[in-house]
Amino acid sequence: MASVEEIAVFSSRKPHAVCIPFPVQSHIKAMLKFSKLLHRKGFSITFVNTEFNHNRLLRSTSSDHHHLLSAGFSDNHFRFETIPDGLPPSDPDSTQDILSLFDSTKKNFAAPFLQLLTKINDSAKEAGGGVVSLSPVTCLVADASMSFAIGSAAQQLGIPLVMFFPVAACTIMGLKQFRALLEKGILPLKDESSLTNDFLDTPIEWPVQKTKGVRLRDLPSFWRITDSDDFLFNIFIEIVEKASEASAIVIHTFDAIERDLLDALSSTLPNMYAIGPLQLLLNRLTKDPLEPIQYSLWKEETECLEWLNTQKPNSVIYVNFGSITVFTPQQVIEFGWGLANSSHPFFWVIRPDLVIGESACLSPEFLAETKERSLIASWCPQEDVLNHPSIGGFLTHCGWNSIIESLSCGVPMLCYPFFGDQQTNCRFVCNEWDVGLEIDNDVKRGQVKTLVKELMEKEKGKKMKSKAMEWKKLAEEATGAQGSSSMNFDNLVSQVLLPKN
Ligand SMILES: O=c1ccn([C@@H]2O[C@H](COP(=O)(O)OP(=O)(O)O[C@H]3O[C@H](CO)[C@@H](O)[C@H](O)[C@H]3O)[C@@H](O)[C@H]2O)c(=O)[nH]1
Repeated sequence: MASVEEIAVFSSRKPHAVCIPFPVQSHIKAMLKFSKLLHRKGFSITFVNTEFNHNRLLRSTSSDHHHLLSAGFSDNHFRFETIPDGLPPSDPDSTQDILSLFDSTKKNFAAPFLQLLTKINDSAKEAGGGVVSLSPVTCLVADASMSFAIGSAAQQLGIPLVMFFPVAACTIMGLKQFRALLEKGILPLKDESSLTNDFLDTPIEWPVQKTKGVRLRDLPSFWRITDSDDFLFNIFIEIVEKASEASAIVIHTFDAIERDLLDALSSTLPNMYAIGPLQLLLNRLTKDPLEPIQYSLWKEETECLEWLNTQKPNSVIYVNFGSITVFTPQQVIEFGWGLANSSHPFFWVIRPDLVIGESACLSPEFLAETKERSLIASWCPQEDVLNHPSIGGFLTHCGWNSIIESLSCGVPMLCYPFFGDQQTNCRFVCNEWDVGLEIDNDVKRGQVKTLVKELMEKEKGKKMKSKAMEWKKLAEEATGAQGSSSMNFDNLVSQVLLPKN
């Protein structure tokens, strides 16, 4: 419990946003960034983690900064609270099972979350009568994937709810096509044998003329169902349909890159704000007292930056498949030899839980062959890496955060989409934004080698690099003082989040 003195630090006049991410690494990182931006606009922030993830965040953060991650109130007006996730114990350093997380957030989060809000509001009341206190909660910012748990709480308290989508607009548009596929009888599939290349190449009716040509294979992978009651398929239909009930929708993107999609979405999601790239907005803040609050649930191995300092400009291929994707040992071996045979230096992040079954699948021959021009780590400060001048390309699984970070740094990509929105992001990276080349699902070392060389040496790669630099410039403009993302953020705050009285 906070002491009266601590409570007294909070000004009762501050608006108070409670922010809750979907409990996985990438969503926590994006929501933390968004919360820091709100904080700079004068909001008190309570950031809600699951106990499991908060323990991970504490373990990966230097103990010098633990006070910033506490539930205690401080001058910073930025505090953390935790709620249980309702899941059985699992490896404390691994991403939890995604299906179980969706199931549990739907079933188990609403009650403890509402209790937490009540506790905050009660302590605000108790400390009233002249004592300056933690202000009552004035708005909720919830990950769109948490809408089931949070929507009713916002209604009960009668406060605005912002639904935060840490994905691209193209993904939201993709999810919006699911119901039509059911209605047209394309889904559910008779069986998985329907998933042939010919079938996957079927073009779909895509509502945006400028980006037409989208095929079934490019939709977020949750459509690949044989049962119309499929849990995740229905969850995603509900998420996009429920979004229109929120006071506002925030999409982590920027107008210049997805303008047509955003225009098309705005007909059904009128209170929509494209705000991103979040890191570029944060870069504009000076003297940020929250800077030491970092985002990684694994400890970052910062020594990689020293290694990158020893490499030539634009020479290194950076390889990272995010926080959820898992590989078979064979896939790792094919990527490894493809990289080795390309003769380019590479920096490869292999999470401790990346490979199914065994961890040491890289052979002594491979390590001997590449030791002069490679570095392997388990987790890194990705944005510092992407910003490093030695990085020439990024081999990615196409998670949205990785894509928007790569675009912000002007780095072209090799794409190996795995599941979820990654197929959709890959389509847009390669076919619409012209900054990527796709690796076949059945990865082979020969193709990896060819595409690495294409990206790092050939004319096509040079064109992609210059296109990536154009997107970087547009992203910087969007986050400049008069840029679209900055204006959208200001409008969100003044039109939706600040209490009207
Ligand atoms: O060594 C690393 C590896 C990753 N990251 C960060 O972790 C995040 C990874 O996010 P993302 O690229 O989106 O990948 P996933 O972790 O796989 O994210 C999940 O969530 C995303 C947002 O919904 C989806 O787009 C993805 O498909 C889904 O797998 C990024 O911010 C990275 O900067 C690091 O800081 N260090």
